[in-house]
Amino acid sequence: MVVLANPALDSIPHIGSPKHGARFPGIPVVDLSRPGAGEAIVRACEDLGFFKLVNHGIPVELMQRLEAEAVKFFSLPQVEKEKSGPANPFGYGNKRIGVNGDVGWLEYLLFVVASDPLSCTSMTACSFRSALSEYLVAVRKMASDVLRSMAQGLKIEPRDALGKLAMDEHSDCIFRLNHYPPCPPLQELNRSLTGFGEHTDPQIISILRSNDSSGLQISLEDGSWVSVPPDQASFFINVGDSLQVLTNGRFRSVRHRVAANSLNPRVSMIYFFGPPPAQRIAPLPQLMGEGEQSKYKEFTWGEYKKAAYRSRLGDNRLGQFEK
Ligand SMILES: C=C1C[C@]23C[C@@]1(O)CC[C@H]2[C@@]12CC[C@H](O)[C@@](C)(C(=O)O1)[C@H]2[C@@H]3C(=O)O
Ligand SMILES: O=C(O)CCC(=O)C(=O)O
Ligand SMILES: [Fe+2]
Repeated sequence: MVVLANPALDSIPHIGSPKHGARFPGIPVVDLSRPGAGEAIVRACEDLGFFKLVNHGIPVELMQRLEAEAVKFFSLPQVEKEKSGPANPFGYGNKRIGVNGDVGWLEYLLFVVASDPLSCTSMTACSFRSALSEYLVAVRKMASDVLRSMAQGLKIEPRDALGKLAMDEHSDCIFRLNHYPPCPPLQELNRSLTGFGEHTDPQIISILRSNDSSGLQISLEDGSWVSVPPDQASFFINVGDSLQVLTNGRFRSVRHRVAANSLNPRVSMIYFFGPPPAQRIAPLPQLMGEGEQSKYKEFTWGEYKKAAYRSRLGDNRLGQFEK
């Protein structure tokens, strides 16, 4: 990443300091190995749309191997990294997020999961390829367990009702590696800078793992922001817009953002589980009470994604689909 002189920091928006809501009890932690996991997942998705997952069965070494490969890539000379860009939307991106003018203090790699994820890059390292494919296989299996547990907590049959949307062979899944370099001038300036601006994820769920550097914040229902303490051995799960619709608004698509860190680099990896493009996104009939109406207009994932990619990061993308 090209380090900017101070004046250029002005092109990236500031971020306010998060305030812990007086009654905020902390980020819910779900132990996937416990019998009550399904109910705990449902509670967290209703309250915050966000939870931390422990005892998920994925060895931390696998996460660290991919993290080390990402660090290796982001340490390459700028000209080498640019060979995998610009992100349009896939490939290497530097400060620009999407194509509609959003910027943040980060660089990233964005891949399609199906077929060959690295085909949009100039990367040839076998070690990167093998760490990435092992990680994707493991997280996909874990996501399927989480969605099954969620269905059990929601008391819906079949238990793979959610999983089959995200795990279909035509599912539109993407993967992102974000690198937020330290930004030392922030210390002197005594201000906070946007790493990744506030937004909701459009997909069903997003599964995030980061190194031990802070920065991630989520928004509570009252609009206040709270910091998420990092934990490199755990995963953080976000409810996305599509899952909010599938549950007719019972689950909350969580607004989140990342603040740049003045001292430590943050590296995050996020697997976004989207449904197949032709999939209709509407409340699951199994979840609708008698006479309950959908709160949303009918749309397919392909239609939603098209609209999402025309929007700015912080827009309320579901707004135009609300009845
Ligand atoms: C500004 C944008 C970036 C984004 C596409 C969009 O037009 C609006 C949604 C953004 C988002 C947020 C979650 C994921 O990081 C992402 C890959 C996605 O699916 O939707 C990004 C998009 C992106 O970075 O291209
Ligand atoms: O990097 C992070 O921790 C979160 C990034 C994010 O929300 C995203 O890429 O959609
Ligand atoms: Fe996100």
